[in-house]
Amino acid sequence: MGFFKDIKEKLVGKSTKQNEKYVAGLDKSSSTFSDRINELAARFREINDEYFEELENILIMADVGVSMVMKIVSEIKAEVRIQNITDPREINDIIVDKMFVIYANESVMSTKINYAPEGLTVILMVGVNGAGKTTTIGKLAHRIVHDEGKKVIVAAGDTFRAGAIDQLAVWAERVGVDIIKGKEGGDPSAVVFDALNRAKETGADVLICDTAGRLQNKVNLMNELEKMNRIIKRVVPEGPHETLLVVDATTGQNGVSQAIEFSKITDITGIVLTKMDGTAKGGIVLSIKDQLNIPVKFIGLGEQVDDLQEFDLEQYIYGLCKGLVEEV
Ligand SMILES: Nc1nc2c(ncn2[C@@H]2O[C@H](COP(=O)(O)OP(=O)(O)OP(=O)(O)O)[C@@H](O)[C@H]2O)c(=O)[nH]1
Repeated sequence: MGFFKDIKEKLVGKSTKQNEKYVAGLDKSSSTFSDRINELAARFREINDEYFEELENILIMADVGVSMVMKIVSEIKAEVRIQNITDPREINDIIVDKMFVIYANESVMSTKINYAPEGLTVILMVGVNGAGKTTTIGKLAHRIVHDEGKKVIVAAGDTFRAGAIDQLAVWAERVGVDIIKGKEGGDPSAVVFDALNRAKETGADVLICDTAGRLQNKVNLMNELEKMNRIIKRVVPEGPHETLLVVDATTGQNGVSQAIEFSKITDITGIVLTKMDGTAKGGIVLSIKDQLNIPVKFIGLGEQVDDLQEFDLEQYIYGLCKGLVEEV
């Protein structure tokens, strides 16, 4: 089996900072998921229909999403038949392999930020309140400044939620970037317009714009995002280069439904899954891929400034299935 062996060779026992973040951040998901599968293997003498039903339940409980679970399990069944495996203890590598192959093979998706080839890159951040948008903007600004050496400005475009502007200002100070803000209750597009001009004047490379997350009021949200898009295009015709949707991973299938709603309102180019460290149901990444086919570009694995990591499929599957990989 290709992938399973590959990640074992690549990642087991090798410690990089990113690897450690993934392993620590996905620990809750991994122990629950791997324990359940290992416990299942211990209960069944041989693989049969009942075994597969329970395997389906474990995957569904991990928030993989029903249709993705059906695909994965039917591929596992086929592989088990081909290899003539009857002992459940020998199935772990096939489970890991199929999860990876189905995710990776359906289409290759870039997880990199789509930077403008030259001039200003504009990133719009959307998502419901509480998803962790403000924190994510802070962490993302930090990444872009420190890892890529770019000059970043943030725009406090969430003028709706009380406290959002001040909270973003605290983050801006912490990571050492300029912030453009207006008054609470003011016009978010005006803030973005000022920020675009400031970014141009000061030769900034990246502008990250916060937005309000009123999904309850779809018409308002749609109008607001349309207006923001128009204003951005007036100053930077190819912008926004990214519209990143922030989703709280702990909300599971609700988060997936939210993502579907947002993708009807505006073009989402990537997803940031926050609080992955706080959930035991890390399978949400697979569910998003299946139901939206939008790339997960970053995942939040903790509250520290460097806990926002680029999404890496190998590290993710390894982090999630660590207990299975190491068992063998
Ligand atoms: N453990 C953990 N906590 C996170 C992560 N991302 C955000 N948080 C926390 O989630 C809480 C909410 O995040 P905020 O950025 O403040 O989000 P908010 O202000 O409620 O709402 P919005 O900015 O509108 O999304 C904060 O306590 C963050 O520290 C993460 O990846 N892991």
